[in-house]
This record gives sequence, C-alpha cells and structure tokens, in this order.
Amino acid sequence: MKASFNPSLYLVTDSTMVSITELPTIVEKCVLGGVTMVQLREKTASTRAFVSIAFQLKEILAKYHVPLIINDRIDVALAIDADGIHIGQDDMPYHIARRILGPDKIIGLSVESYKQVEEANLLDVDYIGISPVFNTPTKTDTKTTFGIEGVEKIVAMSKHRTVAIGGIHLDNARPIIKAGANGVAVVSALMKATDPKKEAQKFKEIL
Ligand SMILES: Cc1ncc(COP(=O)(O)OP(=O)(O)O)c(N)n1
Ligand SMILES: Cc1ncsc1CCOP(=O)(O)O
Ligand SMILES: [Mg+2]
Repeated sequence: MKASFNPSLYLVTDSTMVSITELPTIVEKCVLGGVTMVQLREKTASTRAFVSIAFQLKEILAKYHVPLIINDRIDVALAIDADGIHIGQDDMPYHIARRILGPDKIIGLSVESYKQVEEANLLDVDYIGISPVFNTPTKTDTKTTFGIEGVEKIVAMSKHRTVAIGGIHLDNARPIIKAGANGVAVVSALMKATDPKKEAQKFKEIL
C-alpha cells in the first residue's frame, strides 16, 4: 500500500551546499524541526555515493516515519526501496516511471507551464511541483516564474496536491500556503541555515 505523505514542509537536499558527510546530520536536524518529507537531490554524485547517502537517509528518516523521495534516479529509488521519486519534464516519462515503480510508490512531477498542469491532470501522479515560484540561484535552468498568482491559478486547475518550489524562504512562504499550495519545498533556506532545526521550526510556525 502507498505510504501516506504530508508535503507541507518538504526538504530538498543539495550536497554542494554542505559536505556530503554532514548531510545525514543536517537532514535529521531539519526533521526534528518539523520537516515532513525529504527529497535526496544529487546532481553530480557518483552512483555509488548516491546509493550510499540514500541508504543513510533512509535509515534516519524511517525512525521518524518521514518519506524519502529520490530525485530523477529510478534506479537509485529501486536500489534502496525509497518511498518514491520526483521527476521533471525532461526526466523518465511518467508512465514508464509508474510501470517500473508500481502503484505503491509516490511519484511527484514538476510542472513548468499551465499546459503541463492540464497534462498532469490526466496522470495519477501523487503531487505536482510548481516549478519555480520565484527565481533562485539554486536552479538556473528554469522557465518562467509563476509567482503567487500562478500558484493560485495552478491550485484551482490541478486535481493533484501541489508543492511550490523555488526561492522560498521564511519571509515569502506564508502567501504560498494562503494561495492554496499543500506545501513548500525548500533547498537553500534549510541547507544553508546555521541552525537547520530552528529554521525548520520557524517555517512550521509560519505554515
Ligand atoms: C518538489 C520539487 N518540485 C520540482 C522539482 C524540480 O524537478 P526537475 O524539474 O526535474 O528539476 P531537477 O530537480 O531534476 O533539477 C523538484 N526537484 N522537486
Ligand atoms: C530543485 C528546484 N526546482 C525548481 S527550483 C529548485 C531549487 C530551489 O532551491 P531554493 O529553495 O534554494 O531556491
Ligand atoms: Mg529532474
């Protein structure tokens, strides 16, 4: 059976912002502060390093019943029996990903246009990632930013749960939730925080 998930405060990791050996500790601190879901996003790690860190995070997150989602790499998700994957428009096509992973895994799909929101409505994805809400130096190969109005429009159009991502910090998270998104996904706001647990707690207060 598919694990239930709460995407309200979704940590997306980036081990280029911290040393990879620190990553498990930082992720655990974020979870203790209230992070409800974690995506392991490794764009440059070797497969060996990716699998190794994924196993470590899986062990930690299992203690807190927080789902672990793998970015892009279905092979890594299968290797460690992760809770699911997040794919974008240039990644493995959704239907193939679902066929490989089966009905019980969580699959998140990025949407970068309103047309893609309509297309996602025809798929049984588990959530869509509204990508990006704001400009961000963390990911520069994005298309147009949706802004708060875009989030509102997508929430109204989408039959799926929605998670907003891109340039989200403590000072701009609240309007995103007010616009109806089911969660905010953050990279740098938590990965670069001097006290990740406290920062996650502050997000929880806002959300
Ligand atoms: C929650 C969430 N939303 C969107 C993305 C972006 O995915 P994608 O477009 O495939 O880009 P990369 O992350 O692979 O660079 C995401 N990762 N998570
Ligand atoms: C992975 C991703 N997808 C769209 S924007 C983004 C990066 C978000 O990073 P940050 O939270 O640091 O702006
Ligand atoms: Mg991707």
